[in-house]
Amino acid sequence: MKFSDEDCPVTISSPVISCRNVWKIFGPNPAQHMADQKNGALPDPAQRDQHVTAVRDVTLDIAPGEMLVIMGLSGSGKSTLVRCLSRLIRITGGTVSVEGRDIGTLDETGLIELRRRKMGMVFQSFGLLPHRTILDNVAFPLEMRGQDRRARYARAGEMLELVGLKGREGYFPRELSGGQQQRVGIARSLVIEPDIWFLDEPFSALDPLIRREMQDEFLRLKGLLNKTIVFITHDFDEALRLADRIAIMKNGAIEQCDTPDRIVLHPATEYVARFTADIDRARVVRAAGIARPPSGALPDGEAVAGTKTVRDLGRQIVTDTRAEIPVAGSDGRLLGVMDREKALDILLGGAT
Ligand SMILES: Nc1ncnc2c1ncn2[C@@H]1O[C@H](COP(=O)(O)OP(=O)(O)OP(=O)(O)O)[C@@H](O)[C@H]1O
Repeated sequence: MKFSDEDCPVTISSPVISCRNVWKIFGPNPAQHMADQKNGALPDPAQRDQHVTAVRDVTLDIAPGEMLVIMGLSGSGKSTLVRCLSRLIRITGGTVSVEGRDIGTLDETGLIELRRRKMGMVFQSFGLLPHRTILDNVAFPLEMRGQDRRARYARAGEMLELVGLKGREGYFPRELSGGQQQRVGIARSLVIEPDIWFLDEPFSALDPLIRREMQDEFLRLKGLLNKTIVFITHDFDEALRLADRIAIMKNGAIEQCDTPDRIVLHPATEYVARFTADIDRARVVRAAGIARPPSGALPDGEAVAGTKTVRDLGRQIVTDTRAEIPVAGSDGRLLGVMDREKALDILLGGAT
């Protein structure tokens, strides 16, 4: 019997963003400081104290349409990495390519084009212009692009409708709640139809209920728009709800970049294991993630959907009498079987 390899990590053949050995060092002599670190030379303490290695030798590919979530403690380099990917800052070493083009070689015009046409950004602070209506705020990037008034208002109106703010076009930012203001920020970043969308803790200033609502809204938009998304968050629940892959950073380096399933089941380092220790694995691990070939004949009876989490399947895992439960992929093909004991362990919070 041939089993599908749906649960294997993706290899990305034509990434939208590709970074190779990217470094970003702040300080008076970053190139020298990078060379010292690469050579294993210990910089003298005075030089070391003057420099911060915010991004350390990061190599990463991001697939078209992928949602990559970046996590890590405060100061681990998440925002700096995103700034390197969008060339908001110049990198100290390595290359960042967008659709195969090294963005380090772009001149000023090329850079402006890249930011105005290809990349959208949303930050934690909404950054709305207080004296402009929200329609004007959303239309602003198109004004910068020189688009005529009628066309830009029409487009901005569509974006406001998309984020559920139709009817509020004439309001000023101060007349909206935090969640609504962030919706305006999202509409403004989408108005230029970016292929790549960077979001740096966009919901962290919102209270938990609104935050949840914004995540739902975001998932809806993600489904509609099919963009490549890089999203920073401190919140594991948020990451698990949104991510195709999660990159965990420590001291500027990526410790592990993997699917949520694999991050919790196969942490690559001690640090990742500790970082993810409090996560309820049953909510993360999907049947496909623990499917393996059957030990003997394929068990009779219905298969469970590989996309369901162990938590979703909780009742069945407890009551099913089969030692191995067949698991099917989204196309109906058999992925393998789920060991019921192992699934029970995950469900009850046992070691995995
Ligand atoms: N312009 C700068 N000049 C000097 N150091 C900087 C600069 N920007 C960032 N850093 C330093 O680089 C390191 C990484 O910062 P960064 O903001 O990327 O971390 P982060 O993971 O996004 O943190 P947070 O979660 O708190 O936003 C930190 O030590 C920070 O102080």
